[in-house]
Amino acid sequence: MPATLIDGKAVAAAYRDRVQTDVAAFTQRTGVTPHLAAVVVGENPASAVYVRNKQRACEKAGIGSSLHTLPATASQSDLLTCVHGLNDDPTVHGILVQLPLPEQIDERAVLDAVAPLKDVDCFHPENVGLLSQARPRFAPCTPAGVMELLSAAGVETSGKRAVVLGRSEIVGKPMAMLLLARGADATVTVCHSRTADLAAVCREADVLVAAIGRAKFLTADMVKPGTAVIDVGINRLPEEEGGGLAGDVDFDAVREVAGSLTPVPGGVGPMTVAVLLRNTLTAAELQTAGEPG
Ligand SMILES: Nc1nc(=O)c2c([nH]1)NC[C@@H]1CN(c3ccc(C(=O)N[C@@H](CCC(=O)O)C(=O)O)cc3)C=[N+]21
Repeated sequence: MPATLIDGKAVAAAYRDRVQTDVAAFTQRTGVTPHLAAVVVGENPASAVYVRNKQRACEKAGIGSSLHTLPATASQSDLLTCVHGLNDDPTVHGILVQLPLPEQIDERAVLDAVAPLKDVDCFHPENVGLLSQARPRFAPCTPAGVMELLSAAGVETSGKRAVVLGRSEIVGKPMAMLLLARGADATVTVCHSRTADLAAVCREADVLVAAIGRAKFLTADMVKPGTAVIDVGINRLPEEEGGGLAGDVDFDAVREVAGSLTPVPGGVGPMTVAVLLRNTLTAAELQTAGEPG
């Protein structure tokens, strides 16, 4: 029996509805409209698409948004000046610096400059530290989205073997933290391109999260029958392969062995945006004086 597909669009829509309700109550109570500022350097067409999706989602949820664009030739200090300005602007609650940044920019230095209370991506070391100590301030958007998809699909993680394929700061590492946390209670293995006998490690998984950034990397022989497979990859295929998007999972083949599977598009991507909205509301709550709740 082929895998059950997990409908990320539907799960994200329901999640965004809850955020919208909570935003309305917050604004009613405080008179404050949560606001997300997106900073984009240069003209990467993929970045433009994501940022537009995020802005549209903000608008629907009752969240204000602004776009701050810098030329591809912007210097480190130009970008830091922009970030500092947003840090100091009390009408801005969340700041997202779209990655990747051009090579003349020190990405880590820029992410470190974002005020921790405005760090809706959860990339600042203070927020990463809080997450690793199981007292998160913000949810890491993509990994938290994955947890929502698992829960919506009724996938049990407690006591199960979870394998995270990929060790990035953005997805792999925080994903492992969430799966390991009390409540999720998985036994977590993080593996990567240098892992010896990678296929055998992946075959141990009851829950397998592919976030390695290579199109169709996870093949059917790497998946134990019945496993829940979450595909975080968003790879643009070359024109000779028809263009379009491919995940990190060889979808057609893995579908025949997995128990459940997320598609690309329509899987993790929409959830990433939905969690970003939740984090923007959380940021506004943290920065607004008065009675909590
Ligand atoms: N500071 C920062 N934070 C990010 O969260 C961040 C980033 N930089 N840089 C780029 C990646 C990528 N990313 C996506 C978000 C939503 C979709 C999304 O909504 N995808 C839809 C549509 C895809 C399409 O058709 O192009 C889907 O998968 O169904 C995709 C990708 C956030 N990122």
